[in-house]
Amino acid sequence: MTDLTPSTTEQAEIGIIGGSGLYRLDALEDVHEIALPNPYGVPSDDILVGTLAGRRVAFLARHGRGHRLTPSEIPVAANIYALKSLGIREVISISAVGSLREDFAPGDLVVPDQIVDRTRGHRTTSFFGGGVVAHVSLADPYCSRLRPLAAKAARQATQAQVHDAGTYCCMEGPQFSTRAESNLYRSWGMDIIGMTAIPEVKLAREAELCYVGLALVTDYDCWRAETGEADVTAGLVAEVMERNIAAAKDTLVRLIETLDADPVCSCQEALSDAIITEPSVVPKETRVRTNAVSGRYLPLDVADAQDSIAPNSR
Ligand SMILES: CSC[C@H]1O[C@H](OP(=O)(O)O)[C@H](O)[C@@H]1O
Ligand SMILES: Nc1ncnc2[nH]cnc12
Repeated sequence: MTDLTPSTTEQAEIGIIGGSGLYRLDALEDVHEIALPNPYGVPSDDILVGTLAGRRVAFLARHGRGHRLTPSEIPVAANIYALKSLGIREVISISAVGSLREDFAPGDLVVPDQIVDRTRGHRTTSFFGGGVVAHVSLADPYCSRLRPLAAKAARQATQAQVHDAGTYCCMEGPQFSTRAESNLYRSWGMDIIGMTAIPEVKLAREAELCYVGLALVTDYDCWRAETGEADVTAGLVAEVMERNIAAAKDTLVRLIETLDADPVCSCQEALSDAIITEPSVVPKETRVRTNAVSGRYLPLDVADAQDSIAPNSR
């Protein structure tokens, strides 16, 4: 069997996941490109580790460079596992989204605080299973510490409207919504729509990473046709992203400048009371598979674990 254990001496502090329209960061300096296949698969692309605003940053193009992967094909677990293996503790995720409300206009930036999962259940949404069960809290799926910092950085970077909060509706795609679906999501009180934040946000929490989203509004989906607004198309998304990508990059730099070198956050303790399985019954191969994510709770040395690790302790 191929050994998929990630092996690199490269380390980074902050992960950036670039979505539609953001496939590389030219401002990264001293860049190393690393392939990091791991027990959860092969990431969307090689990871670019470099320096940005004085910090070691790992950049990953979510859909791969050239935009090769549909939202359903993105190997999210492999992506998050690879970033975690590099030592990162915070993830900044950039996305294009449609707006489901009048006052979130194309060109605006949203820092979502909530999410509703409308994907179809075919994506890998947990690192656990195979003899270990964990239930992390997702009550606040995005990092409450990073969100205000991101909103502040966005306000400094752009004249555009910045919304501090919003509920992201994550649909499966790759087709855009029907008008009936778009109106249904609006009636449910959702604010923005995209196809990729699930399971990223869930897996980041399981990996004890702080996760913040920077969502760039590119369109009004298809609910506003009566006003003469064009229905969303991939071309429209690409065009609006191109116009706003400089503001997103500037926001990234300003946000990174404000991040602590040694962040303390409850996201980074998310598993401390989540693993319900008695450590002594967790199979060795499961410990090995999940090691980068839960190794601090399920050390590889089973004999030690049996004797000394109480459930839910570190
Ligand atoms: C290119 S239009 C639809 C596409 O754009 C968004 O991707 P991302 O979140 O990676 O910026 C949306 O979720 C769809 O995948
Ligand atoms: N209207 C929309 N629906 C789903 N994903 C999107 N990404 C950008 N605009 C979108």
